[in-house]
Amino acid sequence: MSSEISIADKQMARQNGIVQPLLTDLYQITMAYAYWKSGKVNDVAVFDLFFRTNPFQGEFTIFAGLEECMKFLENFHYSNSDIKYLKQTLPENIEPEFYLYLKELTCKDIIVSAIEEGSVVFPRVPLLRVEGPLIVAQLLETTLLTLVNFASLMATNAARYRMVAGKNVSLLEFGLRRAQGPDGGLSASKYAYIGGFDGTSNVLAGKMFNIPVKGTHAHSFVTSFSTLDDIHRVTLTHAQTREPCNLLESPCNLLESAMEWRSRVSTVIDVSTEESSDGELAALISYAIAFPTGFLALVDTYDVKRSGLLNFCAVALALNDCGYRAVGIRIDSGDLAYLSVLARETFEKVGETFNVPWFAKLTIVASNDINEETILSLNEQGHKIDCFGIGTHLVTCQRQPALGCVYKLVEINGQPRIKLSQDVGKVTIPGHKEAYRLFGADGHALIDLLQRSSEPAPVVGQKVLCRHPFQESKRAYVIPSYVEHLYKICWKDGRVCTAPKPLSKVRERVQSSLRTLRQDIKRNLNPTPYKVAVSDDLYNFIHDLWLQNAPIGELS
Ligand SMILES: Nc1ncnc2c1ncn2[C@@H]1O[C@H](COP(=O)(O)OP(=O)(O)OP(=O)(O)O)[C@@H](O)[C@H]1O
Ligand SMILES: O=P(O)(O)OC[C@H]1O[C@H](OP(=O)(O)OP(=O)(O)O)[C@H](O)[C@@H]1O
Ligand SMILES: O=C(O)c1cccnc1
Ligand SMILES: [Mg+2]
Repeated sequence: MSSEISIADKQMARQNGIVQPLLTDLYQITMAYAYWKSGKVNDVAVFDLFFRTNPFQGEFTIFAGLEECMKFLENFHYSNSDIKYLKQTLPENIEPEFYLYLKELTCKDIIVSAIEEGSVVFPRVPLLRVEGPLIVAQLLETTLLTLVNFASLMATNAARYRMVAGKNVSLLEFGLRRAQGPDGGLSASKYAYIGGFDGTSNVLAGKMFNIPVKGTHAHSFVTSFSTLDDIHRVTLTHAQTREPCNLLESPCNLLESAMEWRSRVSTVIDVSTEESSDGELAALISYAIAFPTGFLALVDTYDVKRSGLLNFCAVALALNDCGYRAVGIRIDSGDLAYLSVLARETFEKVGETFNVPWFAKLTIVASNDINEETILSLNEQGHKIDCFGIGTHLVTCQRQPALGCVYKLVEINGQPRIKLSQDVGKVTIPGHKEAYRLFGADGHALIDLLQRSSEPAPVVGQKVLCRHPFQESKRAYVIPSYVEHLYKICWKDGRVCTAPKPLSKVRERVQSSLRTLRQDIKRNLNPTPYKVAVSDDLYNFIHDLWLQNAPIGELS
């Protein structure tokens, strides 16, 4: 049994099992056959993976998913059952040698260069450059896109929540139940953490990715208790002495103690004990007995003001008498600004009256359909929330459900390729390119510059002409104080070239990379676009190729 578990654990640590070569679109495999039939087995291609517009009406994106891409390349091979399935599924006329060819395919001749995972990235700058045999590079398209698109969208969404919440508020991801299926839920938990969340309620994500798991309890726990008679156990051992509390002179058992405290607190906060729910009190006592060191109670089941806060304070003070500090409350409905302020005032007053100073600092968690706008609005109104639990809007990326990353051929056998479009924004930037980020003297990123790989890199202190890729008149000279070459080779000779970083490091990278962006680029409303440019050489290269490839129309 234990060896079975360890094998399962290892597989999990490697990669979610559904990421495999058949997790692709059929057309990749039919194209592979057609390439193979037309003698393109030795063709060498360069593909760029990039997006065209930042999500959420913002002006930045966080790049994520790279480590999963590397694991995919490592494991890439068609199993016997994959080949068997393809034989049954593809047309009968497919030559059997093609399946022998597929069976031998690996990514050993592929080279992947990429921007560091967790970096801020911008439209049109390739996140990944994939070079190698055309057929293999083509077969990777859909899977690489599915690994990068949602990961980057989620990490960006989470980073935006972190920005509006500020660094002093804790953010928990509660989205599994509302996510786009099990895999969407797992990915959401992972990339929410990278983007700046502090933990997740998703236990499997905690196990697989070593993310802190956190949580409170549901309304059902409260509503499952009707009266005080539903309490099964009432005693606790004292936190320090480990003696049963009911042997100490004060307090007695948690029920008696909480009942007494309820009467005392009710006069202080001017709420009648008659109005508060006994079922709720029974639930909170039972929860406190189960988790005396982690007592965080949901207080909105019946009425936050008239029942939940009073019952919570009563149980927390009873716990205090047993040497335990309660953690706090969660509010999941109603006006979260008003109720959080009310809760904080209540805790301050109760703490002061009964000389329990830490009471004023109890944690207030808020949840219930929270999104960026809600947090901004709560900030404006003034609130006393220490922690947001966020599910639906975060994990479904409700405000924008997809990032439009694409994978385009930019070179074949050393020849540049361009994809033309009526929509200029969709014209691809041809050729094998490098990307540089140029920084100003104050440490802020000024511009991302794409160049042909044959060009020398920009040099600190030397003027570079940066051009808009499609608008001739938009140009600027930039004298960089620092130049960052954005690509590192991360896959070559069948191996990952850079050691994978722990998620916590990628998470730190997100914040340090965001700090290099000017505030106006990050602001929520109408942010300033960050500039992405091409060198003069690349500009001329694009436009020459464009002219060569655009047919000349005839008017009659
Ligand atoms: N002070 C506030 N300012 C802005 N938005 C708020 C504030 N308080 C709560 N909200 C948001 O308003 C919405 C309230 O939703 P809704 O009316 O469905 O909840 P409710 O009636 O309070 O709770 P429930 O239906 O779960 O009992 C939620 O999205 C919540 O996050
Ligand atoms: O609101 P979200 O951002 O999605 O966060 C997760 C929600 O999940 C739970 O609700 P539950 O499933 O108990 O249902 P409810 O919302 O109807 O209370 C919890 O109480 C939160 O409200
Ligand atoms: O732990 C919680 O409070 C929680 C977890 C998932 C969804 N809603 C709340
Ligand atoms: Mg809810």
